[in-house]
Amino acid sequence: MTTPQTFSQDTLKTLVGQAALHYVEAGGIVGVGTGSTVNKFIDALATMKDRIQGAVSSSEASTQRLRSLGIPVLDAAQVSSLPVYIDGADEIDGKGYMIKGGGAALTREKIVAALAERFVCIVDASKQVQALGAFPLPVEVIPMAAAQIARRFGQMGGTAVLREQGGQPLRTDNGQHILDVTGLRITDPLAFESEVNQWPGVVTVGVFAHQKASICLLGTAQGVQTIHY
Ligand SMILES: O=C[C@H](O)[C@H](O)[C@H](O)COP(=O)(O)O
Repeated sequence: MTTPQTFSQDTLKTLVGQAALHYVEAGGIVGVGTGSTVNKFIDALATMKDRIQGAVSSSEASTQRLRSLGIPVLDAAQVSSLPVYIDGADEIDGKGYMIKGGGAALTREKIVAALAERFVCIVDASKQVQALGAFPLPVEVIPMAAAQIARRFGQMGGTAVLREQGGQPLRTDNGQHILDVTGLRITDPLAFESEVNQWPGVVTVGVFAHQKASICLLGTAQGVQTIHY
């Protein structure tokens, strides 16, 4: 019997970040997400920077980290498809549906993920859930629509709060605002994503069901588990 080891959450992030290198094609371009787990992947990617063409990035923060490590960053508009997109998540369920956007990068993440043939999600085991919705759902909105959209979530039984940074409404890389919505029961992620996407002023909803994970690299006490969906 294998005795489970005690890994810190930070170590689990490092392990899944390193494991994701396996999915990066030599000579290719890789889609890169955003967040503390992806930062571990970017650090690992630097070890093979001479064997890839470069990366398409999902945020200013990831772009800065990639460039600081000497990894070329290509514009998403220059790329028609990517073999793989590697990103973290705030929650992932048993079908590979996710909540994302805790780091406010959800819109560009969805855009880059949509270019990719495969979405490899890298998370520690704390992100694995039975059903989405315990994590406050991030929704990027056009500022003038924020109050209207918050009322719509209220009608669904949710509570939407405008995300702040330094006492001011947070501005995303796209110059928009984020609502964080609690109290939702997301029983049908595909239908929920489609519905909220249609509301005027919604830029991106942080449910990733249409761009779900193909593979999850899950950091656990037993090591990295690979889950295919
Ligand atoms: O906007 C941020 C992203 O969706 C992140 O991938 C997500 O919040 C997970 O981040 P972390 O790896 O820091 O938990």
